[in-house]
Amino acid sequence: MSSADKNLSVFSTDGLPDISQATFAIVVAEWNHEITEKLFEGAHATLIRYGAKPENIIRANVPGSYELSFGAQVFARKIEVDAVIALGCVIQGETKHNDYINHAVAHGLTQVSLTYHKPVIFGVLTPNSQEQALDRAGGKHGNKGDEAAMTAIKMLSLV
Ligand SMILES: Nc1c(NC[C@H](O)[C@H](O)[C@H](O)CO)[nH]c(=O)[nH]c1=O
Ligand SMILES: CC(=O)[C@@H](O)COP(=O)(O)O
Repeated sequence: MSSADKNLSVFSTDGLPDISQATFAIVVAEWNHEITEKLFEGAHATLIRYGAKPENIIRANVPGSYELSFGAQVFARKIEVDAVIALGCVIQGETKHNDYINHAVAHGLTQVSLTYHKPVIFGVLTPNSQEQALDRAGGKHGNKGDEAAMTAIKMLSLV
């Protein structure tokens, strides 16, 4: 099922854990900031809506999505951080550069999550165009940031 067949901001909220004492780190790529800011707004709003405290949400920026893995590790190694959300948008260009970034960040975030035994959420859009990105950052297909935040919340019920 693709995002075009579902809305990224529509999900079950049954049985969510209490996150009133949880600390979330959100690492945001500055590349395509007009998109990634929308992802951050969606993620932050979702965490607050479902019980996180503003003071328990930490934000850090990195230059691009390729740096999200390192940014995630900076926070995942902190005992006080319960989950990390990585937000980025890698738009396909003329070359294969986007493929290398996407594979690197997907692998890197997984490594950080498994190494530090902590949820590290892949909130990275990999669209073919600016339009597809906007559609998934608060547009007709919802907001990937909402989905990433809800994924982090749900994963805390496993930890
Ligand atoms: N083209 C995009 C990039 N490129 C930059 C890389 O992420 C990285 O910062 C650079 O290669 C130096 O290591 N980043 C995005 O997040 N989105 C893009 O569309
Ligand atoms: C994903 C990217 O780095 C991209 O913006 C680079 O574009 P290009 O492949 O045309 O150099």
